[in-house]
Amino acid sequence: MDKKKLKLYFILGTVNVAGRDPLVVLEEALKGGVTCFQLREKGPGALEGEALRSFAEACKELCHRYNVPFIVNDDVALALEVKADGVHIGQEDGDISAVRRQIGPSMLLGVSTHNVEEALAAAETGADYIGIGPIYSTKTKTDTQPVIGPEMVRRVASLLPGLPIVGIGGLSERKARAVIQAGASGIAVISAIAGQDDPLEAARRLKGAVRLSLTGV
Ligand SMILES: Nc1nc(C(F)(F)F)ncc1COP(=O)(O)OP(=O)(O)O
Ligand SMILES: [Mg+2]
Repeated sequence: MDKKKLKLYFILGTVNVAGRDPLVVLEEALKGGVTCFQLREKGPGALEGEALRSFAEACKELCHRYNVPFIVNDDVALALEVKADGVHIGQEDGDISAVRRQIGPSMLLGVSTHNVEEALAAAETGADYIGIGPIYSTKTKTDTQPVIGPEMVRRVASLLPGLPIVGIGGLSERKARAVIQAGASGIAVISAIAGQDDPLEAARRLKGAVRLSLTGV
């Protein structure tokens, strides 16, 4: 996977937009410069069935209008059904090599990791990128592993220099630098964009913070 596509990885589900139109929030984020998008539809009131499928299609169409990869979280069947650009799975979402067999070699496969062992296993089974987190505490995902801080990114990046890494968990404009300097190619956020009054401006500022950190300024 092109590491540049991980600079600002926006993750969204209909439960994260506080009553706003999720497609409007997504387009604002795309205009603000997000470089990758993940549909993460879960929690009370999450879309299902035909409503979920057509929402996923609409998100994919929007992402492709901005030349941004469209990734589906957890739901491999949905990812295949809507011909997503990739799928993202966690440690509890099934066997990584089985998912790779299901999606084939060309679809992107992202894997959540929390320690070096999980990162090595993900790399060995052909993950195109890994998420490492939660870097900081987050209110968005209630069932996270303990907070691990940017240090884990540094350890994994030094062991697997060729594997694209994105940090996730409680990240913001102020907290982006440490993760990038530790070796991540970018940051993944939900509430830092979806929870803001102006998602476009929030995405623009986050992108700027990541860019500055990547140039080592
Ligand atoms: N969704 C995610 N996306 C990323 C990404 F790398 F894309 F930033 N990293 C980590 C997660 C967390 O994934 P998971 O552990 O399966 O929990 P959930 O399915 O609740 O998100
Ligand atoms: Mg998952």
